[in-house]
Amino acid sequence: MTEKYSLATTLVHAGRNKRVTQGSVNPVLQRASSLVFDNLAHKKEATINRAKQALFYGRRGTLTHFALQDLMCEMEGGAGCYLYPCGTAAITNAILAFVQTGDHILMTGAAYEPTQDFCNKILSKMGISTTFYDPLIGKDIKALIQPNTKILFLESPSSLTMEVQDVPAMVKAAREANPDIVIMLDNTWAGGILFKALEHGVDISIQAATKYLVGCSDVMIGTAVSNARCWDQLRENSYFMGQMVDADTAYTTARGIRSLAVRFKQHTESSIKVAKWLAERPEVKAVYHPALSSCPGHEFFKRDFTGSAGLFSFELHEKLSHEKLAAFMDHFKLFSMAYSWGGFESLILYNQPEEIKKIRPNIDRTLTGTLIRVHIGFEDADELIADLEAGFERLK
Ligand SMILES: Cc1ncc(COP(=O)(O)O)c(CNNC(=O)CNC(=O)c2ccccc2[N+](=O)[O-])c1O
Repeated sequence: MTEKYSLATTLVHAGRNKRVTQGSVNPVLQRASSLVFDNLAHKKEATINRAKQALFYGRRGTLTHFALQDLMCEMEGGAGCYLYPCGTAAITNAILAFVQTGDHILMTGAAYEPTQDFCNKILSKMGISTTFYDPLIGKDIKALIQPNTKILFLESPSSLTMEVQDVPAMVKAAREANPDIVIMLDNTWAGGILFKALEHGVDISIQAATKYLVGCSDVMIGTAVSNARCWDQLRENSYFMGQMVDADTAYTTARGIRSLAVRFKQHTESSIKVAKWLAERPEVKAVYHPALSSCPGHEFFKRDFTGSAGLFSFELHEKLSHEKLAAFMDHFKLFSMAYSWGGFESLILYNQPEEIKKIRPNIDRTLTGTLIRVHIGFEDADELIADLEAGFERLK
């Protein structure tokens, strides 16, 4: 696509040029390790263009991968998109592409737990230091930038406690301190569309496409969409690390993205309805849904986001005993207890205050009650509310 269309039209038409579809509506499913060269001239041309969507070797991608990469770049406004076997691989390899021993990175202290583990257990072994910052630090991030700081990593909203970061202010402050710093954002909650990271000056927008892009909880994949400044380094370092996905995963992910905007409309409507109902419940101390004023950083959500996902959390007044937790969690009819989120189904998980504190020692906002995280899927919102109401009844 060359013209600049709306998001709705882009999600239907991007990544469907004749080369990748061969006349079908969807891209062809081209499974390959070997890709055959017609002659020496063809092999030479493919080698020269192996990083520019030439059919060269399975690890560089096939027409199916190119279709997804084009779709991602049009959707997020990037120069290139790298595909990884999961979101965690996208995060870790994006970071690894820009650091070496002796460097320092800034990481939000409310990041997804395995992201923090990577910093503490892998980067530290490589002599790369991490400062975990408060996600609501805003422009004061400038004071944490050291001469050897190579990356500012954001995740907004945060995992579990949902803080929305003031990305424009942080980007401005970081660039003033070090124009060459690489700014990355875990943009999974926004699906790359509810928050346009690259338009706000972020260099690399990362997603656990496992969640909303796939939308059916049956495929694991990660994406990193980069601007032109960082694309060559991200692509070649990720390739050196052997990062790739198979053609079937790429095909299924592109297929999921076609309905992304429509699905988000339903997630927005249902999750806000459920969140507003929870806010009125006597058992609930606070609801951390970015669209509600009770969520830290809500003002930035209102300013920078164009809609809401289905994932949010709420804190109870009470820290539930194990028995009460089991009584609450074990008998839902519509909510399932499972890791991950972003599919059509509704999910529920919990964390106790001490568990949250343990994984974010650098943040002084302390929870006192049990934190319940829900993903609101496409079930009827009133029936989801009735299921939650029955859960509260089990606590009496
Ligand atoms: C914001 C964000 N960013 C990246 C990833 C990783 O994606 P992947 O699962 O495709 O690797 C995720 C994965 N999300 N998964 C969950 O929230 C469910 N919990 C976990 O996966 C999990 C698993 C083991 C240990 C700790 C956690 N955790 O969430 O803290 C994410 O939420």
